[in-house]
Amino acid sequence: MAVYTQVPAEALADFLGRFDVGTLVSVKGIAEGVENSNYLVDTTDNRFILTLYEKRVAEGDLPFFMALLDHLAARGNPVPPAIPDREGRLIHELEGRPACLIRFLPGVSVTRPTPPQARAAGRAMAGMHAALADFIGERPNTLGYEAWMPLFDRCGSDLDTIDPALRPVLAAALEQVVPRWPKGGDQMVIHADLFPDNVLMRGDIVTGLIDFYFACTDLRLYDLAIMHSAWCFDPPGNHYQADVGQALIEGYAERFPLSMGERAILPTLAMGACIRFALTRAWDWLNTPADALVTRKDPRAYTRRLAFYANNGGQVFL
Ligand SMILES: Nc1ncnc2c1ncn2[C@@H]1O[C@H](COP(=O)(O)OP(=O)(O)OP(=O)(O)O)[C@@H](O)[C@H]1O
Ligand SMILES: N[C@@H](CCO)C(=O)O
Repeated sequence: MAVYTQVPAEALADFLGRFDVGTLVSVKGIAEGVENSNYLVDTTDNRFILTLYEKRVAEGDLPFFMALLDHLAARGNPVPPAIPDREGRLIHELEGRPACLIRFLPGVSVTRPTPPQARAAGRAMAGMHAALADFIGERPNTLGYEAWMPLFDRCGSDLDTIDPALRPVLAAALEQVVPRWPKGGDQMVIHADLFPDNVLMRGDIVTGLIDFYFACTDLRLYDLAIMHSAWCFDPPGNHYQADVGQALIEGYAERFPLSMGERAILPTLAMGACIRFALTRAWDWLNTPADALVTRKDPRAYTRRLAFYANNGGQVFL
């Protein structure tokens, strides 16, 4: 998360007055993340996360996200539902932005996952997929494979200001991956951003799955490919951690065994994940407001992963 919209203490105290959550004790902006504005809020009763939805989250999608969190929480998944106000409303407006008060979950996100942590996280994703089998909501993936080329074009030659190698590398990958993207397949609602920073853990136990604001209808295995690309490399993307990768896949496959056909498409899906995150990181790099409390993420960490999957994808998922 990040802080793009400042919330004065008086406005927050008024806002909390709509809920049965006690009164404001303290509030702190959370610097992690890049998408929405987030605050850690302590009241006389409890601790909460206050999220103000920014740029990429459409207000009209919020009911879908809230229904998704309720569905998962009701089936025992460790996700944080939004807190209703006294009139039962979940979605509010604060400082001109859509806003929700969200249950705080314990745990910390790991930056260098160990194999046992990756195994537990793979299991947690499988548990989430199993629980979503009967979820009836749908949301198209606005950052799916059809959106990549237009986003690449919108970044245009500005990409060269980040690194002159970015444009040719991404152009070649788009040409390779987009025509091969599997059409149809096992589609369902997926998380689509289950990075280590969106999984809270205590030791090797998963205590929270958070940040569902990219959740969408897409290939189930694309969710696993996104997770693999995010969990199984050192943060700069220079080194693949084979033991972490193996544990992640095994943890997931306990519930959803992978067929040979599925293993064969995973390299393409993983390359697609790398294109998606390299492009959105590049776009954000070029368009982040100078005054936002946010740490920009390097798109090249994803072109390095892309090169790895292009060269080794076949072996990694066998
Ligand atoms: N429900 C929660 N309980 C506890 N901590 C939370 C909760 N939601 C968010 N956080 C904390 O806030 C941080 C940022 O949250 P989050 O990843 O949702 O932000 P974002 O801007 O959407 O980020 P991203 O760049 O991953 O899309 C998390 O790393 C976590 O520490
Ligand atoms: N998890 C993403 C941010 C959300 O698009 C990244 O690290 O680039």
